Amino acid sequence: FSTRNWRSEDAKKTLLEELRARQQEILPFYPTKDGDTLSGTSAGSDVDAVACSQLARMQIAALLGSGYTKTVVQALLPPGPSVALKSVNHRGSDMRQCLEQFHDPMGCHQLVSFKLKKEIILLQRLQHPNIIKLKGHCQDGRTGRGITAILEQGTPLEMIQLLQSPWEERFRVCLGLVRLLHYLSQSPLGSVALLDFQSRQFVLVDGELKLTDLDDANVKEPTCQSDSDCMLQFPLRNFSFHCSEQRICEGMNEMRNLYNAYRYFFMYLLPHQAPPMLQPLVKEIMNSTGELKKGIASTLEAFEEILHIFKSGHHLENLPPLVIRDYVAVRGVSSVGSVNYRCWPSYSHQGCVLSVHSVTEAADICRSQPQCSSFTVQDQRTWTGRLLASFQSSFSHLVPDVNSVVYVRKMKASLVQAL
Ligand SMILES: Nc1ncnc2c1ncn2[C@@H]1O[C@H](COP(=O)(O)OP(=O)(O)OP(=O)(O)O)[C@@H](O)[C@H]1O
Repeated sequence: FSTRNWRSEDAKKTLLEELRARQQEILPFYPTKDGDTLSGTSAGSDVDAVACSQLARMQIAALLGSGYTKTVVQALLPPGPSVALKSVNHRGSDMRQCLEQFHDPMGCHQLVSFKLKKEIILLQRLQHPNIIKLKGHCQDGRTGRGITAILEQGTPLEMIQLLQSPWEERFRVCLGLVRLLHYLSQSPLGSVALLDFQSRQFVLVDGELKLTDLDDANVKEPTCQSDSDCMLQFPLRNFSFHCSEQRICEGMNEMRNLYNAYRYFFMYLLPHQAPPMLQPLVKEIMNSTGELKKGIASTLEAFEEILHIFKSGHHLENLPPLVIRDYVAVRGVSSVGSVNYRCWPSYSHQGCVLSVHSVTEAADICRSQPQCSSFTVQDQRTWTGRLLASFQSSFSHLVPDVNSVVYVRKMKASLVQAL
């Protein structure tokens, strides 16, 4: 470390102690015994891997986000997809606080870098579809400065935007989170708790939730002397756990994650506009997670059951089967350009685009909307395999399209023949 800026021997000692503590903290995550420094690598034989030598040729295109510790930028490396580069945020609170205390830029850089190192190691050890993919990492070996993680790029998870999206997409985010928490509860490193659990720790990649901020992950269950040490405290609720013979608060990491998932995600995203027949199952999940009556394994089962029913369309068995008789199918055309009306929450801001299990469900929706006189079933599908249907109030602009079918309400159908 630079000795230039040492204000006192005490400060020097404290910073050294801090550095050692951070080093100790990450040592257990290394797969091998020699938990030395991270050397620059790409992600093994992975086809998505990006080598450090490619870093210099990358073009920084945009700032994707920054937090207390790290900054993330978008980097272009044609012809491949753009990637996210994560490095130490020199203007972040972590760095500022360290500089105020120790006045040593290089020492502070090293100290803050440990958080990114920890994250890189955890990303190497914890691999799951709902954890951001590490494509490579680089470090200037000479100085130990300039550590960079090369990650798949996502978009920040905007809660307000999600609240306005269809239930199917909101359910997807919650399901992804539950699958992730189930994995973390029995990960190769043990049960992992996410201490900082807010929407900004996650990004979306093609609609799928992915954890990107792992520096506050805790891989050890809390230790205890008695049950009274095993209290999970939240602003509005407390939960107590058992102190095991091994003197650990058993299952507390898992339950901490689950309750956080309930209060930051399920509460806002899950119940609102759930399909009527699925509401009792959703309510059960809300009750069991809000009261921590069940663990993550049972919660995952409940989510997968909802997914299964939703995909199979079993929740629509009460639909009037003959409702489709009120419509005439006009094949090979699309009503793009017809007068659309808006509905909420729609897959398109321009009109009323909803996902449906079948043409019968689309017909039932059209029947329930006074403005609807026709609907077009496209060949596009959502992540669950449901069809996208676009609902219109007029069908005056039919254009040839082999991939779609327009269904026109019968009382209006005679007009179509005239077109
Ligand atoms: N792979 C990624 N793709 C796109 N944006 C990302 C990616 N990873 C992180 N971000 C954005 O960058 C921000 C900062 O990243 P990160 O959360 O890792 O930093 P941090 O300093 O630990 O943040 P915090 O202060 O919230 O703990 C995130 O909130 C997120 O919006």
